[in-house]
Amino acid sequence: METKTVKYKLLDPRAKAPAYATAGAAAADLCALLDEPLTLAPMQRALVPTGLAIELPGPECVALVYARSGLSIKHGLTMANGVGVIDSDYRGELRVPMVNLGTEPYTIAPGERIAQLCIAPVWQAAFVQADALNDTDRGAGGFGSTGRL
Ligand SMILES: O=c1ccn([C@H]2C[C@H](O)[C@@H](COP(=O)(O)OP(=O)(O)OP(=O)(O)O)O2)c(=O)[nH]1
Repeated sequence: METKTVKYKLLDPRAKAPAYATAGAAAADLCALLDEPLTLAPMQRALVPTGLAIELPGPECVALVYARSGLSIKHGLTMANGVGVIDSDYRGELRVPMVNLGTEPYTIAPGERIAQLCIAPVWQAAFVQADALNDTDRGAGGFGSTGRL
């Protein structure tokens, strides 16, 4: 397995280092850095700090922050931005925009695992303007055009 070295800094002594829960995990857990429990009412949003900053090795790497499926399916707690994109030149604190899409308030405990961090390869494209694009069988068909919706 190829690994990439990702430096991290704990911005607070209570912050937790990113950790893979199992040997085959694709993403490392991110934990909430909170002074006290944080209750989100239904549809309420909050930017939850982690106390963690990272240094990706270069622009060929991106860190993607994903929701935890258990929290979302059991409590409706998910990420307000869908997926967080951590740029390779970002050195600030990782923060998780959360939203409670459930019908009940949900209380995030200090130190609770709230999201997961996936390190992935990425390209910066050379965007080239063109008058015509290569044709394909699909063409402009999308949004259920293959009849599977
Ligand atoms: O869930 C997230 C998403 C982003 N970030 C940090 C890292 C990222 O590199 C930076 C900027 O994120 P993004 O580009 O998504 O934000 P923006 O709203 O487009 O602001 P900016 O103008 O700073 O790019 O914020 C997080 O900590 N958590």
